[in-house]
Amino acid sequence: MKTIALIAHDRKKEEMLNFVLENKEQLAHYELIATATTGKIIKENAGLSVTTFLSGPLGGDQQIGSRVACQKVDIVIFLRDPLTAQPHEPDITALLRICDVHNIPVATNASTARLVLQAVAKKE
Ligand SMILES: O=C(CO)COP(=O)(O)O
Repeated sequence: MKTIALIAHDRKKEEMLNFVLENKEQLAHYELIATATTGKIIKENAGLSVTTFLSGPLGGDQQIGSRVACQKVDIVIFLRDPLTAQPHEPDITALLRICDVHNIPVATNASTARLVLQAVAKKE
């Protein structure tokens, strides 16, 4: 089963929830992992099963990055807020870097995330 990581900064959480609701049927077939707050919002509002890690500022991006490094994540959907400085910017950069190191698809906006899910659906 494919594992998809879902992560969204605070001003992108509504967009993430809309994306998840839009693609709920497809996402229900995958193992979902997320940072704490993003995962909580998805569980509560979309009713999907999500394994949560720490919140991003507390190390959640690094936890997900370690799973990417261990080849345990197939797709990362990370709706970043490009307009707000984040206290854990180094962790965010590290997660994006490790995705590139391991050639793991990483979508940093909802349009790319939709294209990635469509591509995966076509292959199945
Ligand atoms: O900060 C984050 C990603 O960098 C996301 O963390 P939360 O999902 O806990 O808000």
